[in-house]
Amino acid sequence: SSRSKEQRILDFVLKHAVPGDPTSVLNAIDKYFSQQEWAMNVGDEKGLILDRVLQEASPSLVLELGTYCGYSAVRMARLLKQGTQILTVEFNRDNADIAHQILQFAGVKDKVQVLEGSSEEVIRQLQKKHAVDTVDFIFIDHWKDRYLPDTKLMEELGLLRKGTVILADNVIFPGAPDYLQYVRSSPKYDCTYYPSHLEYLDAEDGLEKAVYKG
Ligand SMILES: O=C(NC/C=C/[C@H]1O[C@@H](Sc2ccncc2)[C@H](O)[C@@H]1O)c1cc([N+](=O)[O-])cc(O)c1O
Ligand SMILES: [Mg+2]
Repeated sequence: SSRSKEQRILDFVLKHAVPGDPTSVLNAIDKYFSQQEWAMNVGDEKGLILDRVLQEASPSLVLELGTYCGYSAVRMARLLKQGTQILTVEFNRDNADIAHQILQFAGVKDKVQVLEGSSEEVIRQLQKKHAVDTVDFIFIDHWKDRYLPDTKLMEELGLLRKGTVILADNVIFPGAPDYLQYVRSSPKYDCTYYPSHLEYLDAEDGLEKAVYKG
C-alpha cells in the first residue's frame, strides 16, 4: 500500500536528520515541507514565537493538544530542562505512532509522553490518571472547533493556575474565532497576539497567548 504523507515525513527524517539531535529533526521536517509537500506543522516562523513564549514561561509541565507528527513536541522538548514533562494528546493512532518514532529518533522521548485519545477524554483523566495538579503551559494546535470547549473544560476542572500560559496556533487561519473572542473578552485572561504567517506559505496567521489570572 502507498505510504501516507506522515510516513513519508518519518522516512525523510530518518534519512536526513541526525539521531539524538532534535534541531536536525526540525530542520529536516521544515526542509521536507518547503521542498516536497505542505503539511500542518507549526513550522519555523511560528515555531520561533513558540520558542520565545515557552522559554519566557519556563514551565515544569506542558500540555499539547494535537501532536500530529511531533514537530512542536520536539521543538518544545529541545528547549526544556531535564525533569520537565510534556504531555501531548493525539487522537489518530497512525499519527501517534509516527510521532512516537520521531520523538524517539530526536532523543527527547524521556521528556515527552504521547497520550492517545481525544483531548476531551484525556483532559478529564489528567488529575486522576496522570497525577496532574495544574498545568504551566498549554500549546493548542488540534481541531479548531475544540479550542474553546477544551479551554473551558480545563478551567472547570481547575487545571489552570495563576500565570498558566495558553498559546494557540492558527487563530487567524484556519481560525478559531469563538476561542479568540472568548479569551480576549474574558476578565480571566491577559491576551497577546503574535502575528505571523501560515507555515511555509504567505497567508497571514498568528498565535494568541492567553495568560490565566487565577
Ligand atoms: O487543521 C489543522 N490542525 C488540526 C490538527 C489536528 C491534529 O490533532 C489531531 S485531532 C485531535 C487531537 C486531540 N484531541 C482531539 C482531536 C489530528 O489527528 C491531527 O494530528 C491545521 C490546519 C492548517 N491549515 O493551514 O489548514 C494549519 C495548521 O497549522 C493546522 O494546525
Ligand atoms: Mg497548527
